[in-house]
Amino acid sequence: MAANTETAIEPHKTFDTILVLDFGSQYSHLITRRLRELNIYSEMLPCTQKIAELPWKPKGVILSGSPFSVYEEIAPHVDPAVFELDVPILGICYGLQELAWYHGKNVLASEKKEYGHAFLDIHRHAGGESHIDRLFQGIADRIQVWMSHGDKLAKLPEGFEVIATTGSAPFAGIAYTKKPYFGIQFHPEVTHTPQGTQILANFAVGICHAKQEWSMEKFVDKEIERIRALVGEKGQVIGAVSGGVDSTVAAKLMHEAIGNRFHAVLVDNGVMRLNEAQQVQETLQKGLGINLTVVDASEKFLGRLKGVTEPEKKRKIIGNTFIEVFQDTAKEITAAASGSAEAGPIEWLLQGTLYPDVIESISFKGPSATIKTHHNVGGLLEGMHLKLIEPLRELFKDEVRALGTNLGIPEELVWRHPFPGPGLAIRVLGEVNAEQLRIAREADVIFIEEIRAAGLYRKISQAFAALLPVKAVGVMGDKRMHEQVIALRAVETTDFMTADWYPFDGEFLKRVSRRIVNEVNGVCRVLYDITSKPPGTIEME
Ligand SMILES: Nc1ncnc2c1ncn2[C@@H]1O[C@H](COP(=O)(O)OP(=O)(O)OP(=O)(O)O)[C@@H](O)[C@H]1O
Ligand SMILES: O=c1[nH]c(=O)c2[nH+]cn([C@@H]3O[C@H](COP(=O)(O)O)[C@@H](O)[C@H]3O)c2[nH]1
Ligand SMILES: NC(=O)CC[C@H](N)C(=O)O
Ligand SMILES: [Mg+2]
Repeated sequence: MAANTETAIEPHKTFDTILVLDFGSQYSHLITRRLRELNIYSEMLPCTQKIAELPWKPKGVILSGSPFSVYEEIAPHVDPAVFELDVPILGICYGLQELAWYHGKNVLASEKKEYGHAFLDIHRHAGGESHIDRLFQGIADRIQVWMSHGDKLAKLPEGFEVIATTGSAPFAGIAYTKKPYFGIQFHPEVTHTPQGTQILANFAVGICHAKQEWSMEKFVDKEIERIRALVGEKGQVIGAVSGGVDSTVAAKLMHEAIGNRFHAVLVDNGVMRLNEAQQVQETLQKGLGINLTVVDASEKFLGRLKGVTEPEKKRKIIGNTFIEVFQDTAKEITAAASGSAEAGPIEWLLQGTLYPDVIESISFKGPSATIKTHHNVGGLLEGMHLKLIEPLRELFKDEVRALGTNLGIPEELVWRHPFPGPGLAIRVLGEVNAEQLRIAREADVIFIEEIRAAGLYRKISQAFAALLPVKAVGVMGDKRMHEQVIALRAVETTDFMTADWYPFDGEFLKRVSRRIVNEVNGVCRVLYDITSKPPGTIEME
């Protein structure tokens, strides 16, 4: 890639940080989530991280679960230097086994595998005064936990004490008497362990003494300071914005940091929703004071989409045209903006990359899998020689929303459903043209209007109307009709990886269907998509 990535004072250098070392468990990132919910900053790194190469010092380290068994030849192991860091360590599941492996290698496959709920009995020592009891401080003597393991400790490692047991796991919790090292066989990070967050808090706050200072208010101040230091007094930044929450929050933050030295570009690709380009312009420019250039490239996009019906081809055309238009605009802005007394050349490109993208690219996939690099519009950079600035790269989506609220971005924008870059082109199935776009736009407005009126917008994660490339027969005013079909889609999801269709009541669907057929010329039928993801995807193309 042509770009350099940013460096400068990052959150782990300004906030007390708990390091999660990921051994490939599907729950590793949840440990980070739970700690952030406790206002403790946490970062996840792959278990292969060399401690000597870590440019900051964590307040504590958590070793995650893993699909591997510690005794396997190919099993990943933590850099032993972690034990020289002189900070508390908590091993979860594989992490516990890894602690035991380091302290005597007594781990083997169990005859009894343990998946699902179990009851954990807490063992207290010296009247609960010993340091080894701090992990379960304030927790009831018997709690419900969630297990998922097939290996066990053959015996207690030397210097350790048992701090918890279950019916089938005599070493469900262990602690080292000489140092604050703890291991638990169950998963505190999943919601099936109701007191799990309290246990993580006991570790991070009670044992590691991490300050609970991570909040979006504090993040804003530090991030603005960081951006200013990074960009310098004259540096300029350019960024693509869509009106979606991620790019808007990133743009607002940039604007707060460097004012008009930030240049936002919105590309009207002709497949946005009804009046969307104008609305976004109004919100960003007038409402939020962001320096925005709107490029109307709709003719170029629609010209290239003419006659194309293959979904992947549509996406490619839009993606490539987008890069072309963005680059041309960037050059124009650069030429116009560079070299003035107050502002230097444009050196930076803003991107709205979020933490899940980062996690996806760094999470430990095992020795055979190549580690993916994240997919955020890298193509924009080719030949542009811009450095990347990604102010949201440490944040989860709900944190981005909290940050947006904190920056004074209106509620309805902060809670906007995501809208895909290829826009209505992938919601008009088959060929995209002005007439098909009109139908899709008008139907979509009615559907979303009714969802809002019913107070369901925030409950639903994403909703839209799609236009099917077929005609059906109907009868309107005693006349035979042969017209098009609208498919409605509404889903509930937390991560957009899996999703369930939303169970509207019949009256609601009746109302939407009646309005669309009556108000949108060219439509004689309305269907509701009742396919979950998988096997369906959220978008229809
Ligand atoms: N029409 C557009 N004009 C300019 N940039 C765009 C446009 N559409 C997408 N982008 C860029 O592509 C990025 C990825 O889009 P994506 O939809 O994932 O994020 P978003 O629109 O910021 O937020 P959300 O996921 O809530 O829609 C955006 O952050 C923005 O930088
Ligand atoms: O910016 C985007 N560019 C795209 O090409 C794209 N395709 C799907 N999506 C959005 O991703 C989420 C999952 O969608 P799918 O289930 O259809 O894959 C949903 O939120 C989709 O709207 C896209 N967003
Ligand atoms: N969830 C885990 O970390 C499992 C660890 C190990 N693979 C076991 O089965 O015991
Ligand atoms: Mg979007």
